[in-house]
Amino acid sequence: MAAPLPVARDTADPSFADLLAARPALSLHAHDGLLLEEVPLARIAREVGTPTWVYSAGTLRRRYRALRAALDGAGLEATIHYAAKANDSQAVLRVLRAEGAGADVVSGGELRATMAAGIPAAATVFSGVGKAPEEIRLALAEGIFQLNAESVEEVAMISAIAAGMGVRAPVALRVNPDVDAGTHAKITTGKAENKFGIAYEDAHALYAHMAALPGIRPIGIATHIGSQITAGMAAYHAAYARLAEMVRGLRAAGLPVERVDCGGGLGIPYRDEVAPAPEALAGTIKATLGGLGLPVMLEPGRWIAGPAGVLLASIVLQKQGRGRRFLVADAAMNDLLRPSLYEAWHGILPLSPARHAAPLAPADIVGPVCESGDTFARDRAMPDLPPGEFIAFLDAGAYGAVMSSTYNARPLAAEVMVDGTRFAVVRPRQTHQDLLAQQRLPEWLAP
Ligand SMILES: Cc1ncc(COP(=O)(O)O)c(C=O)c1O
Ligand SMILES: N[C@@H](CCCC[NH3+])C(=O)O
Repeated sequence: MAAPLPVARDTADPSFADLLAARPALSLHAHDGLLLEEVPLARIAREVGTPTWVYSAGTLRRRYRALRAALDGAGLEATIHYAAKANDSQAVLRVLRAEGAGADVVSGGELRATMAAGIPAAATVFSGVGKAPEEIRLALAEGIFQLNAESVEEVAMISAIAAGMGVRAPVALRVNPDVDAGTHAKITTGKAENKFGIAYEDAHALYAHMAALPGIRPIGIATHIGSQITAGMAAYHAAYARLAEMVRGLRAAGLPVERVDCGGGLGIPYRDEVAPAPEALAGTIKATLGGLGLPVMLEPGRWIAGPAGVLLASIVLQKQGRGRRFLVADAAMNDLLRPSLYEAWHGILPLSPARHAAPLAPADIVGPVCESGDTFARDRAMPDLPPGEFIAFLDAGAYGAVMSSTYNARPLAAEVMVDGTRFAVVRPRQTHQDLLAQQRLPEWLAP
């Protein structure tokens, strides 16, 4: 494979070769083009159409096992509760279930999805700042492993519901440690100004209060300081050190603490970020919470699922504007929202090997939706890509399909799972008829 030609770039983006080298499940084949595991992505694009999400079972397994090995290697007694919000596809959940994953859910819908995939409620933690009474009831009826409560009001609600059901709810208190995880403002959660968790200063008193309530069995404390954390371990260290101090205080007051939930948030390199390895996280947990002799929990989402997915798209047309070249794809912000919502950077690779060796020039890669924000990348070094050419958006396995909408009456894209040499459509593309069929009209709006 010839290296892409050097071009004057407005940014120091990684080259196609760099992007490929950092993603072990992807490779470029001289004849078949870009492969995910052993399946040519162009074959999927041709047979299933575009836009289509494609997930790699092998990557999900490899990453789950790497995390498991890091925790075991640090000598931690730890359970992994995959954050289903990152990707709640039944296919993804089943691959992870087969690896032994528990779940972290934030809604009744996610709880039903993880249970349908075979992850028992008894291995599931239910987080979230506004669990509805029927969601709390569902979780308790199914025998949830842990409810993470976030406020005095919620604690009262859970206690009343549980007492009414004649049970004691296993509740961990989500503490807001007021640390800055250095992530995008829209996805940081552990600062005092964020809506999440109970203020550190108030947590001890609330925990003591929980122990006195009829419907609550206090089982521990939890935190989650943000998502896509790449700025090293300092924020994690500060947060977990505060949790450890709190556990000591609770124990000194004679209150029972069974476990500590360390949350998720471990970042991945989308562009050229240096993301901490799971060993670093395991080491930080060991250094801060290890001395307590308690089991710990982890709620990773992105780290497991992000690198396991790509979004396939076709070029609709190349449009030469005044001084700007636009590559208009058939995927849009309704499919992959992250660039529009967080100015997130995703690698974009042509599937054709010839395009990897072609001259590059800056282009804006956009979708067809009627919003200027429907822009995936600006001034990206891209080859000439005529209509019908396929591209892949990288690292789209987490917070991709789950954040899709049908804005502009665009049906939800198909989902495909690849495993070695085989692949299967695990969610067919929605049709225009599907969109219409979901609507109901009263008689007085009949034609
Ligand atoms: C409580 C909780 N746990 C886990 C996660 C998963 O985060 P991530 O995908 O960054 O690992 C989130 C999302 O930020 C969360 O809010
Ligand atoms: N959806 C966000 C992350 C939010 C994490 C959930 N609390 C993203 O795409 O990066």
